[in-house]
Amino acid sequence: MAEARRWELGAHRRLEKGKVVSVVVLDGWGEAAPDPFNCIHVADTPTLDALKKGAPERWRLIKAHGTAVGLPTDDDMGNSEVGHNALGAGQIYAQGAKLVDMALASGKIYEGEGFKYIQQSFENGTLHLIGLLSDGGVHSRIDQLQLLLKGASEHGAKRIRVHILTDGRDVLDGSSVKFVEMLENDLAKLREKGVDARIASGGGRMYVTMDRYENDWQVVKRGWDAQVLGEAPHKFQNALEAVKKLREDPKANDQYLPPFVIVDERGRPVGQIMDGDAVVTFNFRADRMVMLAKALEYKNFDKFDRVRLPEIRYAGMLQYDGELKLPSHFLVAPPEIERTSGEYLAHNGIRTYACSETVKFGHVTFFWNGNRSGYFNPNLEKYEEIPSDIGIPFNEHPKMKAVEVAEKARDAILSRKYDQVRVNIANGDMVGHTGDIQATIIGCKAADDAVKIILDAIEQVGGIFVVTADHGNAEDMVKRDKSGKPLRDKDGNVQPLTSHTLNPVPIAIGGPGLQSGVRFRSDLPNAGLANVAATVMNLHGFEAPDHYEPTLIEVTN
Ligand SMILES: O=C(O)[C@@H](CO)OP(=O)(O)O
Ligand SMILES: [Mn+2]
Ligand SMILES: [Mn+2]
Repeated sequence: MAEARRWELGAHRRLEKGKVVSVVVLDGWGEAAPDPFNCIHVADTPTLDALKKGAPERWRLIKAHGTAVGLPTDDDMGNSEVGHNALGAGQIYAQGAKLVDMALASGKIYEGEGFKYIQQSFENGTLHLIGLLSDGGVHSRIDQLQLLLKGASEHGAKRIRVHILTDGRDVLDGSSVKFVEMLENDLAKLREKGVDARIASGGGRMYVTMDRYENDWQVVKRGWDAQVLGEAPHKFQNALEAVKKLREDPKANDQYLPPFVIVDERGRPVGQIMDGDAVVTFNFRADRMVMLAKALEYKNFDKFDRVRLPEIRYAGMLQYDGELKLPSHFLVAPPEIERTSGEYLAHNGIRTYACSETVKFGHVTFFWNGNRSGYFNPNLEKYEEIPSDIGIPFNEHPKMKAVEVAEKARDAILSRKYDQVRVNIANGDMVGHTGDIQATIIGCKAADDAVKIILDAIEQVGGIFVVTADHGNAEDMVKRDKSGKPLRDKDGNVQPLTSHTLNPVPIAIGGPGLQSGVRFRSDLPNAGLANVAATVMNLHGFEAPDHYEPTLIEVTN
């Protein structure tokens, strides 16, 4: 029973305490067969290549997608949230996507406090639904939106406005058109039933609303202006036309579409958010909705001029931050990720330093700690953020801040003030999402350079390293047919794959502090990211708690 569990960890029978352990998470770094569209393979990555030579004793693959990380099915690609949750928590939890599926299927979503709360606005107000429109399943899913639209109308919503964010990151670029068509179809059906339902505004996810970790509040402001104030540089009478027209710009893509509002024949916005309305942000994933949640919920707010703060009833699909209790109303209770390795290690005196650049900062802190902000023990932990580049797509500067993050980690290791030094290196993922193959190759090389800096520091202090990844991305950059051949259009061009993948990820251990005889077990062929936490605890000299997924290592002599 959870209550009976103690925080104190037993000493490992064979492994010593007191080694510096560096945990490096390469974001978006999966394993796939050599291929011209495998940017990790094409890039010059001597450090990672050398680690692979340690197979099978000190290098292996682990699962990073689907049910291994708590997603609904094994067709679900991995992502940073569930990946870092699993890495940090050492246990597999049913994740937001699955919890929402279950609440919708059982109808319990409509009986919960959150829905009852927003329902009070249905009589006299509009229900606004804001979120990512695709079937990517990383932040949201269109089938969940469809069910929610139907359910809300059956439970009294008379006027509904959807504020869409086009994707092109978890799904192919250009698929926004198809998803808008699907949604328009559903809304038309609702209108036939007498519900006044329309799309009210939109924009590309990376340019409108879905910033994260407070990298650039202007992104949220653009969304606010369109969604709340009904103001945007582009105005259209319907969303399909909007998306098609805006995509005509040769530089346009779904991720970065400019904001637009839908207006009536007289040019008036059809769906501003007004006093008395209800708002639901229908993404289940937190990181890219928390900033909007703050703007919608906080009375005191100085990140941008909201101009008008409507008095609304607001609920998140989930509660996005359990520590901040944000938003205070939500439709589905989030997974309660408990007893994470960070919390255990803090109780056992381990001093931790975590670092990443802004765009991944919450990954090695908030997600790692089970969607919890802040420190477990401020005397033992230090989290440091390197500001990310702002306002450019990452293919324009594919090296990102990899070296800067690695140098921080190096200094933390050499300072001997920390037992664990944990970083996320973002390039494979962030540049991979742009679909730019040349840039991704440069990004992968930069990530390899960063790992070298960290491993050199570990060498100097006699420490141990664990190098792994949270899910695939850069190792497969092209849309393929069923047999795995790149799909080409009639002009012979391939369609870049901007999304994550279903591939496994590598994990390597080593360093002078790793006792001889430590090697990966051979009896866990299906191990996944959740097995890493117990492994890391062992490397710190502790036995892992028995409710954790088993350790990947054994000591043979
Ligand atoms: O950028 C993001 O939000 C996701 C993809 O939707 O990537 P990651 O899970 O790696 O953060
Ligand atoms: Mn990631
Ligand atoms: Mn990603």
